[in-house]
Amino acid sequence: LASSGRGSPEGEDPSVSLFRDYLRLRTVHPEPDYDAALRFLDRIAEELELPLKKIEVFPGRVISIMTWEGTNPTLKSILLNSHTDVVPVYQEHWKYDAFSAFKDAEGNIYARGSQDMKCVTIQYIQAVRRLKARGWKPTRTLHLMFVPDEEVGGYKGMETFVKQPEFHKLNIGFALDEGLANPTDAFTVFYGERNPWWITVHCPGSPGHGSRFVENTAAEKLLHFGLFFIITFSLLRLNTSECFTLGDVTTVNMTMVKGGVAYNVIPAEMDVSFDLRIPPTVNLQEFERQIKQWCKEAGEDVTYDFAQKHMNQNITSTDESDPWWNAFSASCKEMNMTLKKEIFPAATDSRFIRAVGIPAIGFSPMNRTPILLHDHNEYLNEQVFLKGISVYERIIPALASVAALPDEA
Ligand SMILES: CSCC[C@H](NC(C)=O)C(=O)O
Ligand SMILES: [Zn+2]
Ligand SMILES: [Zn+2]
Repeated sequence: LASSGRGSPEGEDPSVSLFRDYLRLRTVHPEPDYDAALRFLDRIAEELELPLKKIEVFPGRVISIMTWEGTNPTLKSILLNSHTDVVPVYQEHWKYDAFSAFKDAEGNIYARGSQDMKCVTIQYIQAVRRLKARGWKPTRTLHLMFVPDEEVGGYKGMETFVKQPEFHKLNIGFALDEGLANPTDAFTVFYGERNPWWITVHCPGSPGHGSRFVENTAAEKLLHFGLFFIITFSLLRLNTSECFTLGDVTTVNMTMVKGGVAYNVIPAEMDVSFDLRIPPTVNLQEFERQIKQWCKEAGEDVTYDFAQKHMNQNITSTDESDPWWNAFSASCKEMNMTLKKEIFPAATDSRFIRAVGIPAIGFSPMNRTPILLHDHNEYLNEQVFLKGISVYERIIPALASVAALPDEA
């Protein structure tokens, strides 16, 4: 199983060495070294003898697609998606250099991206390498897609690409993308996501001297709106029963407050921003009407605007009769894996895939692992990582062998 071409530390599985090589690339925001990732992928494509297509969606923002053509390329294809960027680190809070991929005595590999989601990228690659090595051939075409900028909202990546003809030409029938670790023996799979709404409420008000009683101040309006928002959703949260997961409920957090110039000057405007996450079961039009109403009650001149307002609420079928889900879940069952179906609490590129009508499952095969994405000391155990390759080695053939669907006949 030749993999990295750079040699492995003695006794180390070459897949683990390749993973650690990839973790050392500094594809970290705010200035990700995407060229390093592209060079790495070029080398992999050469090793796997698969064509690698590159599409520059924005200057310096390239999507690469490695394609393994199926024996029946007219059938819809399978997308194995992963993003190449990672979020920044507070190095002073890490036990080891976050880009050294240090492996401790237990086999825990510490690095930014070890869970989110460089593990999945390498697991796809190594599963494909093994399948090729044993002479297996896919019926449906497989596309391994590597996208930039997921961590900053996906605008210069997947969001734009799904609207381009090059994406449609891929003729994707089903997609896999990232999920989250699960600390128990089970694996979590995500069939939908909460919609992110990032909203700023602008509160103009009467200015004046800080020593006086002034009516209709900006702060008064800000607090009025903020309290309604927070109390409503805090109370809701208190009333939720244990069986709900984070993906099932709406959350609201006040994340930014702006305004004011001096202690003794009542400001003429204050802005307050919120991060809302809304499950796919909520009526979004009604939700916005409620926001509008609270703004009005806070003051006639209070307005709001959105920095993010995702409206699509498509979810992916996890019905046993669905051929994609059936192939995915049956192969997991064969490996005695327990799956927990959930709505993803945050936002990934899956939302853009589902929004164009393609079913997508968020899945990162990491059980018995604490959820450490975006956290200090993000790590993944090498055994869990290696097990994930075997998992994809079963899932990929199952998906690529889904029989022709009625609309493909
Ligand atoms: C709304 S774009 C930002 C995307 C980001 N994704 C993750 C996984 O953290 C988030 O949910 O905040
Ligand atoms: Zn991610
Ligand atoms: Zn992330």
